Amino acid sequence: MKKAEVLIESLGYIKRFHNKVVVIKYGGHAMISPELREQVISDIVWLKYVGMKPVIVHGGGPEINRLLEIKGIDTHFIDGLRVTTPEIMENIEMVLTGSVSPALATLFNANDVPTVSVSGKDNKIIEATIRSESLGLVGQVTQVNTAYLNHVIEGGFLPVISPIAYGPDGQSLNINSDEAACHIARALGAEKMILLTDVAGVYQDFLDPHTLISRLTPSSIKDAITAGFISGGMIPKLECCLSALEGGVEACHIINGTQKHSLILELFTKHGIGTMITEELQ
Ligand SMILES: Nc1ncnc2c1ncn2[C@@H]1O[C@H](COP(=O)(O)OP(=O)(O)O)[C@@H](O)[C@H]1O
Ligand SMILES: CC(=O)N[C@@H](CCC(=O)OP(=O)(O)O)C(=O)O
Repeated sequence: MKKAEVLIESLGYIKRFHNKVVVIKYGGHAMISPELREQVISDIVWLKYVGMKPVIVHGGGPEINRLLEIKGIDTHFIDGLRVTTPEIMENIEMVLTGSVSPALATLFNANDVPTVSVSGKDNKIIEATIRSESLGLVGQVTQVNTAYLNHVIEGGFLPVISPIAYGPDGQSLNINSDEAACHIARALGAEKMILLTDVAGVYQDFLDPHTLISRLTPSSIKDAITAGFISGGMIPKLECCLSALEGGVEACHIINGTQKHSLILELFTKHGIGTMITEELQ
């Protein structure tokens, strides 16, 4: 009976999300082990087979760090963004577009989900300008061109996109993957944007695991940032969510990609498992 109840509970959500675009940012920390990857992939395969239209924007920060370390190339971040020299950019493309993207696509294809991996630079999917001189080849997104992506999605394929942009002179620019996901979600008119990370969601007090906040609105986010409850990498993540909501995305979710089946638990159960952010409390 329990199993039947779970399936019945999910039916309302399956109907609601049928044919809807869901942009999933799959970050580096949630993809470090093959077991973790398999489990996230199987949830996304499930979403696809119940009729949703997932779009994957992936990260790969830890993988980039590993390659740079092997090559003895120093790397550092300013406000969460990697200072990107031409040499580092070359290595980033090698890791993200050359390795992570096709490896994810292979896993989906192995699960009978027809998948294409593309660089955000291909077909000028993501266009950007240089963000600041001090960051080097880091892009600030100016436009997302959806024609190709819509073609892929409507053709029934799953796009896996690496966060690289086409710069003003045709050069490759490095984009933070949360930011890339946000701009793609806005441009595609996505129903949802889901950020998979390595914490359960947003905590009132990050040091107290009992304080996970399951629902947030833009005004409560601004209050929490002002009050100093939120810091580090969570601030730009929430700013991306605010921007996605402003751009018409119905709901953003921050969930733990390292927790088994967090994606389907968040989307297809009443209470979810992470933090959901919407314009009004739901
Ligand atoms: N209130 C908070 N709730 C949750 N995480 C927080 C909070 N304040 C700061 N953080 C930090 O934000 C981090 C998530 O951002 P980040 O490390 O950039 O994630 P990712 O690498 O997955 O993109 C958490 O691991 C945590 O250290
Ligand atoms: C500008 C910038 O910092 N870009 C990121 C792109 C990869 C990324 O965002 O990966 P995660 O999601 O795994 O962190 C970087 O170079 O690491």
